[in-house]
Amino acid sequence: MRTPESPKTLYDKIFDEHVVRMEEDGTATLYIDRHLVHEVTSAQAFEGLRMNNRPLWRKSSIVATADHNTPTTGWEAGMEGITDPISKLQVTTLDENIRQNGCAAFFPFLSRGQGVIHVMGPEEGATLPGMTVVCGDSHTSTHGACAAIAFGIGTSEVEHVMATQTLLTKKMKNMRVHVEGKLQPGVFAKDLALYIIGKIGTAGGTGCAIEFDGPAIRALSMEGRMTLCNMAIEAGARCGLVACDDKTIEYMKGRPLAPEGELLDQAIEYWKTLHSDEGAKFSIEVNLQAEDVVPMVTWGTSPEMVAPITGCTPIPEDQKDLVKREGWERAYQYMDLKPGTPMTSIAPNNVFIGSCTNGRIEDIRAAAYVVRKLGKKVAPTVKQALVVPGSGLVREQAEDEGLDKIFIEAGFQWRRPGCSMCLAMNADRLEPGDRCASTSNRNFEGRQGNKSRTHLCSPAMAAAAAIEGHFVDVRKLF
Ligand SMILES: CC(C)[C@H](C(=O)O)[C@@H](O)C(=O)O
Ligand code: SF4
Repeated sequence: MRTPESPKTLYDKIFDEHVVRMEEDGTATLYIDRHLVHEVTSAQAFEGLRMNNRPLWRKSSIVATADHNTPTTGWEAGMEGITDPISKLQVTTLDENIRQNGCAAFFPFLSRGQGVIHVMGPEEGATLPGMTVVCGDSHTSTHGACAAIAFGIGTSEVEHVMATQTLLTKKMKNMRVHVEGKLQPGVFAKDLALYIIGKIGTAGGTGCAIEFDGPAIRALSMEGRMTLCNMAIEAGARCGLVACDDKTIEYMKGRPLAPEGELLDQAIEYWKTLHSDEGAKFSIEVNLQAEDVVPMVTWGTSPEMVAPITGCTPIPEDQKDLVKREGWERAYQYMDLKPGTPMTSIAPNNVFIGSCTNGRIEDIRAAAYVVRKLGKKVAPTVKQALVVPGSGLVREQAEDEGLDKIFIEAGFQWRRPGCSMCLAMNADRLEPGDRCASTSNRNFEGRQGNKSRTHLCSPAMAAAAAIEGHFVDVRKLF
């Protein structure tokens, strides 16, 4: 006789639907619906298939683009515009591998739809609610905003998925971050993400899938939810999730890879079940109030080294955990900052608006709004201020809205899509000693270039820092 099923979390629901086989020790053979591929972590996997004479198990699961190594200027020069030979090899190798093996959709370097894989994926409807989504990239967590299980995998796992369409994995623990209330004007999903990491630490979500819920999450746009899930990985989790609601369903409709007609109706019936059941058990629960969140900026070399714009950098002596205190001291040295410094007095000489965290249309709009509102040019102390749309389609949309002009007139550089200055893997990088207001997600030593210093923040905050030459409380602008 069937016993009634106990309430399930969203993560458990999707996971259980995809188990092909479960071992006694809890190792699952998990079916993978969508495999996102970029040029950095796929070459070896394709090579492995070739050596073993194995075809792709299901080429229609693959959606690919080149993003990390592609330049954001000089596209007129074509492939020759990639000056670094290793970068160029990675990009041309991806082209060749996709040509030989096939896929559902490919957005190569120089094509209209190219973009950072985690911006382009949802935009194309490659990620749909209820899917299992993997990519050889840690920020695959982003796609959990679409009520999907999405996580990053290593290169050998990339090959395993290509060859078998499955992955050997164990279930993660369930964690819930519940946010009551409403974010104040001028406070964004990025601030909430940094606030959460500030609270729980970069190891707070270790071994977990974090579901974000509550009124403040429901109120976020799909873009905002993606920003939040993107940074779940910086909180130690492997994936972030948000339940499906009307916004999710509306977002999916009409996307190139989304179902249509009767299939869409059937899909929507299923998508509506993609939420945690009443009474579902979570191993860890965190409860927060959205009104407590103010604009946040990191001061150190880890996303948890973060402070509210209304505050100062912390005093190491107040840190009781000696390992953490040592980390702070080292960070102060690297960042060339002193304890007790008001956050508003930190003066970046570079600004980067973009990445898979904050390179979506809403982010570009928020930054443009700030630039227009302040009505001034980029501060003379700022060497360069880059605006890098997350995808070709975001760039087109922004241009249709005239946002590129606002930036260009104010002295920003309006670039082509790509990972750009998020990491020092292409031509966009900082010089030693540079200090950057960056809308990306990682701020460890050297992330944006040798001896570079990164301050993570929202697009509105980065835009304001570009104009004023230092961080400001952007709430007064909204
Ligand atoms: C290059 C890639 C493997 C890497 C990742 O996995 O996240 C990159 O995207 C990053 O953000 O550091
Ligand atoms: S934008 Fe940055 S974080 Fe995102 S995939 Fe590219 S390098 Fe990684």
